[in-house]
Amino acid sequence: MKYGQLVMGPAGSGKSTYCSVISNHCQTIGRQVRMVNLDPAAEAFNYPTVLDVRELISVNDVQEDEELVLGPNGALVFCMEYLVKNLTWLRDELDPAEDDYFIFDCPGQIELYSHLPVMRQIVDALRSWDFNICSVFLIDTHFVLEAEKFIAGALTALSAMVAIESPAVNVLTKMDLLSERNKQLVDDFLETDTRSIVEMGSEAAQWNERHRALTRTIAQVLEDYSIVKFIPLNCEEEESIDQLLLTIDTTIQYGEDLETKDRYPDEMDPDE
Ligand SMILES: Nc1nc2c(ncn2[C@@H]2O[C@H](COP(=O)(O)OP(=O)(O)OP(=O)(O)O)[C@@H](O)[C@H]2O)c(=O)[nH]1
Repeated sequence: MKYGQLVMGPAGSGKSTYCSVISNHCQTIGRQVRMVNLDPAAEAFNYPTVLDVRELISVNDVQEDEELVLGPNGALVFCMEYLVKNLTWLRDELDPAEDDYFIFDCPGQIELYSHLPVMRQIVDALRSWDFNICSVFLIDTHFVLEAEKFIAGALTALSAMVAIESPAVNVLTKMDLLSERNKQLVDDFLETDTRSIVEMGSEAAQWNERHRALTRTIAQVLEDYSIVKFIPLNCEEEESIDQLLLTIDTTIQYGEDLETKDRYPDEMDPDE
């Protein structure tokens, strides 16, 4: 098998920063990951790539095309659809070998993860090339600091999970920026069942009966199926990065057939 993380999430949620953090972390522990930029609108990022979709097509190219007359959003969708029409380019350029591990930095347009089919088509193609794929869906923690926003964040992640239909790890980013009080609040949310979170929000904000009933029902569904879990990520803490990477590795079954020395080279006794 080959392995891959597709790093998704709304604009500004921290996808490129996450890729850079994981790339640095893996370099430090001597683990090989291959970084791929799949964002045709990317302007700058801070990690070395083995492949960049802008070599095929970029939003700038499309916007400069006088026949197309597309704005930034339309141009991005055009680029992703063009990529899907040229998936053989992606396969040939990736040229994946057995046990290779890729991290794909994806664009931030949320419609790519809800109703447009392109991300799903890319996932399906990767699967057909023997990739074990996991969506790593990032949400800025600042957007889930109240009960109803937390539920909305869970629904956003859920809509991506339904649309993409791949194993998913949902991540709360920018934890390092939170005050102690807000860190505690996020910890409380993560440890509490979704229904109780709704009750907390309902009391604090005095929701009307209709709103309360709707949110309770949504919370009950999330709770009953236990479908959306979040993992907090503090990029300043190695332990937090390690923990997340381990969860993702387990999700895509990476390392089950690898020797420990290949997966955690730094953990090995040099005399062994
Ligand atoms: N302190 C801190 N800042 C972060 C973190 N993640 C992202 N940021 C900042 O948030 C902003 C957006 O981060 P990006 O990594 O560019 O987000 P993105 O999701 O790739 O954005 P798009 O490509 O526009 O979709 C930048 O200013 C980052 O420096 C984090 O974990 N901690």
